[in-house]
Amino acid sequence: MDLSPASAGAYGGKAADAYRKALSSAASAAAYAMLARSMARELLPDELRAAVRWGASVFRDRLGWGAKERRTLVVRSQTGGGGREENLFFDAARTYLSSRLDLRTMHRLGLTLCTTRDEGGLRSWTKRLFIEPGDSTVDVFDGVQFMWTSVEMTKSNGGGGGKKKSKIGESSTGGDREFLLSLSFDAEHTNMAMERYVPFVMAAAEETRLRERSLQICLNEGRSWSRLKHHHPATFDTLAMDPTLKQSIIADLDLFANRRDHYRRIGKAWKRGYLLYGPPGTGKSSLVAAMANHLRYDIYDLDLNHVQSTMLQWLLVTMSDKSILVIEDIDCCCDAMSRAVDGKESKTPTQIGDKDGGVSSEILDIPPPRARNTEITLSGLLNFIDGLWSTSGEERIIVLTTNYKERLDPALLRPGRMDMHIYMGYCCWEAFKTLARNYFLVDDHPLFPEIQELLAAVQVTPAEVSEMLLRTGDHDIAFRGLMEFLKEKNQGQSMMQGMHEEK
Ligand SMILES: Nc1ncnc2c1ncn2[C@@H]1O[C@H](COP(=O)(O)OP(=O)(O)OP(=O)(O)O)[C@@H](O)[C@H]1O
Repeated sequence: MDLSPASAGAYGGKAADAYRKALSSAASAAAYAMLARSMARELLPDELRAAVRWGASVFRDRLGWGAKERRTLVVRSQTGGGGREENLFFDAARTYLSSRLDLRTMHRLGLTLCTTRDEGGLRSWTKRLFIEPGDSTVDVFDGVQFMWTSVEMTKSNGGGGGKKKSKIGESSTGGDREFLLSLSFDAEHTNMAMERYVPFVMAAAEETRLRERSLQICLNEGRSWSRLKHHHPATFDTLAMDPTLKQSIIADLDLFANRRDHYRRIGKAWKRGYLLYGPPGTGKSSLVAAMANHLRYDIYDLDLNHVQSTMLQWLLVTMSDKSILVIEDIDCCCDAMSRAVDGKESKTPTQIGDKDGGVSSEILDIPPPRARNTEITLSGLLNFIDGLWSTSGEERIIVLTTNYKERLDPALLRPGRMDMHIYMGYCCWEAFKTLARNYFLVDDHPLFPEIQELLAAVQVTPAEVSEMLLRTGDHDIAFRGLMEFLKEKNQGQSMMQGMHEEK
């Protein structure tokens, strides 16, 4: 090899020339590409450009061109072959993308407004964003880019009633068009796409669907459930109760709802039981509504007084997943009460009155009101709940309510049966502040110190306080009225207390 300076100079000159030529051809190639791209942008309709882009990506993938090998999944709106069924993944992908699309980062988006009617005939609106045919968006999942492109295809009839052919990008004035989505990603992520991304999109879409749909309250009617739209506005924000207890309930619900794998791993049915107890009007039903609104679960309000045991089984197994089964006043519903009647310490509301001279229903051998449903026994109910109900569905909550926890059969109270026992008590100061905020958007008032003092002394339910606050739209008048009411109640309760002590 000649390494002299002269020959090195000559060699360097040739190399520089070659480099310059290469640069200028690369520059002109890039310029041509840019020109072609801008001409295409000017001349070709969006739909055709997207189809070309999509076709090119499929072609490139087939030939293995490009820096990285790519894969493309084509998601049609309907299933192929002879059948013409809706493709569930197409719907899921559109729903998922709708929640991800952002007009601040995309030049244009499609917008639709759909109206749906529930079984009660009530109408609700749903807004959907979607990628217009010809546009793409990139979704990043676990650091991997997934490119979604929307494509519109026009189908032309192949004639003779045969199979339809599809012509991508053909301009169409309506009728026989099909929209599809293409999902492309680097080939090295194929497993992740199929095993994790696709299920993730399905699950996220399902979550959106559940969030957007209206909740239902189902009431048992014979062997079936009649469904109504559930509109109860109670939420944990509006619920007046001890803030620490409230937070612990929310945390418990969230933990439960996110523990599918945990329940599978430990081999336990994915269910949770709450026993709500406390005086009437302290918010037990409101808490159930707040739970349903928080988790977006339907409520199944089971009235055991209208159920026979043969029906009970059917009713329980026909409940949907992600739902709350509520049995109110469980002490009055089945033989829990009749067993309690046998025990000396347990009294029905009538019997409490009887203590002061009335005639006991025990003596007359008359069943207390609503006490006996001869068909349903507590053990039968618990067996159904622990057995069939637990295994016939997932993500279910059971809530039992009672005003008299002390009357419940120990079988209901034993550990493991109801996971959380929640006492809904009289209106405390924190609870009152929530109600004042709910009703008047007020956080402070000159009468508050006096009201706080009275609440510490008086047993008043949140329902009673709510009732006082609801009487007027003027918060000064409402707080004054409440104060007078609390003073009167305080006097009454002190008098009763005195009489009780004298006895
Ligand atoms: N803790 C609370 N927070 C907010 N509002 C409440 C609360 N408790 C009661 N209320 C008000 O009182 C009304 C009745 O309350 P709710 O039906 O929830 O009480 P409950 O304890 O279920 O009564 P019952 O034992 O008689 O069924 C509610 O509609 C609501 O307006």
